[in-house]
Amino acid sequence: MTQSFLSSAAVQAQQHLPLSIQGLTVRDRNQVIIEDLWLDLQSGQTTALLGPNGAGKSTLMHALMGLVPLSSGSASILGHDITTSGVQARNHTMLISDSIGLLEDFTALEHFEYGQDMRSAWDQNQALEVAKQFGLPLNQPARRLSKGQRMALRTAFAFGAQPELLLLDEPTNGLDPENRSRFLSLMVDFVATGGTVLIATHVLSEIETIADRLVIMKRGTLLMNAEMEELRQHRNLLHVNFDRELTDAETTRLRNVPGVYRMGTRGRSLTLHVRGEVTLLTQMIEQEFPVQNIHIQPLTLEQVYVETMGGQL
Ligand SMILES: Nc1ncnc2c1ncn2[C@@H]1O[C@H](COP(=O)(O)OP(=O)(O)OP(=O)(O)O)[C@@H](O)[C@H]1O
Repeated sequence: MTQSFLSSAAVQAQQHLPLSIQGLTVRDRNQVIIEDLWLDLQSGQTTALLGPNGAGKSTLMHALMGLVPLSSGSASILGHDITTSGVQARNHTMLISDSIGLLEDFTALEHFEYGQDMRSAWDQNQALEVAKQFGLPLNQPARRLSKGQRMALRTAFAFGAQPELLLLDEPTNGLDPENRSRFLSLMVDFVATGGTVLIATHVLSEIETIADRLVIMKRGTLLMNAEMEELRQHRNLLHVNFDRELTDAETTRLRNVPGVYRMGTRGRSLTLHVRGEVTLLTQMIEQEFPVQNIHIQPLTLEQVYVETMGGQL
């Protein structure tokens, strides 16, 4: 009895996640573009979606918006299946991407009027406020807007629609540094009020401080899905200076310490890449080796990314 109650509660919780992706697969003829992808997003979080060109990030977002058919698997947005209840699912979702077309003869204001007709939950003040923040001309047809202004229009439109889930595909493309920073502040405020963001970007510095979760894709599959906090605490570089050069035996001993997965040496200095708890390891090194000083440095997002992709820094 208890068991069945718990499992139905778990199913209900799953159904109301802002986004739940289960085994999503997209094929184009014989080519697999996304393969068996599983991912849950939590409300009030920003998830960074990273991966090399052609990894499948845009295809994933297009699939979630119903622009690309799923070959198998499923996904739901706030409990609405994107295939069988697509309209309800996308009522809560907006995609900001330069792949999303504009009504080229319509001005920003006319786009907003269109939004008012299309969306029952449209918030005109919000659309106008975001447009104002970006300095967007309201009365020029979209075809006469610059690349950055077009992105600002998509952003203002997306916020007018009052989404609960924002899918962002390189959303700061074309924005100048000030508008880039405004865009990121908007994201932070959106998430702080319970919104959920999935952002694909190659600009790691943009998301280093705002992402709660990091997801890395390569060739259509997930390579990593981790909390940023966990990465910060559990992926560190230890820079150690010794009183003298270590012997080969000492170096080998350090290399084999549990948690150390890479090591670089230069004279009396050594850099250890450490996964997991770092305090006990530091104490052990201080006790057993002729240490002058140790400096602990969390891996940057770029270092985590490059390591995950199998590269060297
Ligand atoms: N319209 C399309 N028709 C056929 N294949 C496509 C189409 N769009 C993308 N692809 C293929 O799907 C794969 C994934 O492309 P996608 O654009 O999703 O990658 P991405 O991770 O967003 O890359 P980028 O970082 O360059 O934006 C690539 O192999 C690409 O060639």
